[in-house]
Amino acid sequence: MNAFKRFFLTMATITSKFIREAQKLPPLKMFLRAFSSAPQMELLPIRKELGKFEGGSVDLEMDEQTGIAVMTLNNPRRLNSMTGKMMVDMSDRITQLEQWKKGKGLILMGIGGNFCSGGDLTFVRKALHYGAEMATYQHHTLTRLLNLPLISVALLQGHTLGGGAELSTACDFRVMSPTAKVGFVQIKMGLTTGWGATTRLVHLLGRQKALGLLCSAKVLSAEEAKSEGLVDSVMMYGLSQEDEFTECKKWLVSNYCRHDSDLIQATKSSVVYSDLNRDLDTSLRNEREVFAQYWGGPAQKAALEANVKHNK
Ligand SMILES: C[C@@H](C(=O)O)C(=O)SCCNC(=O)CCNC(=O)[C@H](O)C(C)(C)COP(=O)(O)OP(=O)(O)OC[C@H]1O[C@@H](n2cnc3c(N)ncnc32)[C@H](O)[C@@H]1OP(=O)(O)O
Repeated sequence: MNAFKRFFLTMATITSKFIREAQKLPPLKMFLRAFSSAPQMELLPIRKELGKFEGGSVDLEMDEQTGIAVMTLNNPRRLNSMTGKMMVDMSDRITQLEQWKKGKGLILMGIGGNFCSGGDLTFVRKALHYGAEMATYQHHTLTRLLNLPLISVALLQGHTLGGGAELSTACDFRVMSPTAKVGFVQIKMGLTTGWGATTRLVHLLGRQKALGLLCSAKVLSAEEAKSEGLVDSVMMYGLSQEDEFTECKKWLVSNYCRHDSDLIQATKSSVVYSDLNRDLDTSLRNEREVFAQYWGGPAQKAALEANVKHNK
């Protein structure tokens, strides 16, 4: 056998071994689906109990044309603070979004110019025996929100306090109205975070900033929130609530949702997978698997044909 043939055979063996290895991996989407829905059964009794605390709703609009969904907290008389029923609603809306194949982005906002002023204190007062269960339910729901295969942004207008601030950290990004306020005021309410924000803040900002925000309970202006790194963009002054929504949507679409929904979902899912594992080998193996699905596919071929230049 000549050297060329030997080289060719060695490469073929390595390649087929790589493919066999790759085929043994659990499919990424199956893994994420299993993660997102596995403990649902255990949560059914909590869901039933929370559903009894009526008031407000969480609504969802999904635009098939643009691939952008808007999830709205709707309890305006109480500044969109969350009741038990709203927690159940939110979980159901997230189930809808988990199944949305054509989706690209999600805006989470409150109706009437406020994001969310935390737990609805009327509900909180009636549910004082139910903290551990509520936190379990909210952890599950907000982890699913964070892990949606969509690019999510919270639009912070008016008040974002306590549980509302926690909720905002379960989105990928935060855009804030210049006159809005945000604060992790739990410590002032005799609480630590119940909806997972400590974990997410440490991850997002590092332990020192997280500790500072949580222990000071400081209510931050938009500029302060931006300089802490909590907020990604502050809108210009003088816009109406509706115009702020339009600007937020433009920000999301022009920055992160211009490309194909399949690729956006694959990219977000890979980021989530990597984050869940925090294990370089597993993460890289997964990255290869996703990469291999697209290499040589129609999108790559179209880009090659279009002779895309990245300096224009
Ligand atoms: C569950 C826990 C957790 O993290 O686990 C938490 O969320 S701790 C954080 C819980 N959230 C809070 O503690 C916020 C408490 N609320 C406030 O600090 C204040 O309302 C502000 C949010 C600063 C807004 O003051 P502002 O003077 O602009 O309006 P306001 O006080 O007249 O509020 C308008 C109406 O909304 C109600 N309202 C506001 N926030 C509420 C809440 N979280 N639960 C139930 N009702 C609430 C007020 O009682 C009032 O109803 P009436 O017109 O009927 O009087």
